[in-house]
Amino acid sequence: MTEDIKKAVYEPNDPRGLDEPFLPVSVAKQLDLPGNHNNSEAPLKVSGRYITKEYDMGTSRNEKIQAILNPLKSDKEKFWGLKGISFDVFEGDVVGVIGVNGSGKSTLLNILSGALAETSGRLKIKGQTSLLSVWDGLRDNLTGLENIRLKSLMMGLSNKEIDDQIDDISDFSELGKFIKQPVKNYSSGMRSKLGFSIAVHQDPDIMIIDEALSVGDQTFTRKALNKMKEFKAAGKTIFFVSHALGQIEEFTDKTMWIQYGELRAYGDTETILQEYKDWTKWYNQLDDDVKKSYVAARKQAQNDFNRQQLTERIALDQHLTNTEKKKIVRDNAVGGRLSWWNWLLAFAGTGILIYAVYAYMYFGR
Ligand SMILES: Nc1ncnc2c1ncn2[C@@H]1O[C@H](COP(=O)(O)OP(=O)(O)OP(=O)(O)O)[C@@H](O)[C@H]1O
Repeated sequence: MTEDIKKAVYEPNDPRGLDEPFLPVSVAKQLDLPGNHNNSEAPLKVSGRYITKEYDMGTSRNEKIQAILNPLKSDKEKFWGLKGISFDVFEGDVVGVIGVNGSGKSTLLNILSGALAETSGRLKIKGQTSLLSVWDGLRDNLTGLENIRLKSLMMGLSNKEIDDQIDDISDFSELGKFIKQPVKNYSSGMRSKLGFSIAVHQDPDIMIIDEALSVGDQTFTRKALNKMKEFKAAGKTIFFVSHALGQIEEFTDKTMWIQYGELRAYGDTETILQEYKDWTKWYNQLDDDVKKSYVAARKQAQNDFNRQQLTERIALDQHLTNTEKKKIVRDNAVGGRLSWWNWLLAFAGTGILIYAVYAYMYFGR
């Protein structure tokens, strides 16, 4: 990127400027972002420190084999969907998650729900989470009713409990006769209705809602928002991803703004929405080629990101003890949650297995 474009894309009200795209927790605290403080003295429900997600971009067979043979040293192209996100969420918080397409919102929510493993970082969740996403969680070949049973069983409900509430779930979904049809025949709005109805009847501690309300019709969305308000009144913790800023404003108290794999801002919804709107306005007035360069530079930074950069940032964090820092850094260094011992055991186990197969083939007949 040339210096001219660099200057042009220097963002307004951004204390970090273009060359400091990462906001470590320590800086967030110095900036006094309200989302980092527990105003209500409520117990901590979800705590994330330097959560990363590294995606493999290589898809050729050679690249896959190389990665399996040498997982610590692969030349495969990487893409960091999350570059070390830190946040605290307290009981009863209703947290909106906003950001442009591809910024990492679904990645974060899938990690929170357990549907996706983080690459590294420290994540503590107190309670049972339930992910509601239009795009997964439902089995295409099963009918709506069968999906209700399956998901309820997976959540630990007994057959009696399922029988007691299956009609309520079905009624709430407003799917009528379609409830007996395979889900593969559903529109995205119908999937959303079914998924939402199942999730709200499971009464989870922590609800994670990923764009599920953006595809339904308006009357259902209103009904769903009212249901969520009941959850909010009951003190549940809710994460709510939406591109509909009106819904975020109406329903959430705090908002996380995720931008190209980073937590750009986290605080009270009113403040963060205003910052996001200011940024969007600023971005929209850029020339097309400057927009392209801006996005390309940030995507490139997601390609180029590495564990060393993360380690340097963790070292600067004044809010972690040395022991905590060491633990997070050690996890990063070996690629995710696996420690050196885990890797060693995995290799030893594989070696013994291969030896046993060979021994059987040559001596066992
Ligand atoms: N399995 C994958 N392999 C490689 N890259 C991926 C994978 N899943 C997501 N990504 C990339 O990670 C980034 C974050 O994706 P994610 O779906 O979390 O974004 P998002 O903020 O939810 O986007 P949207 O608003 O469009 O739903 C994107 O650039 C995406 O292309």
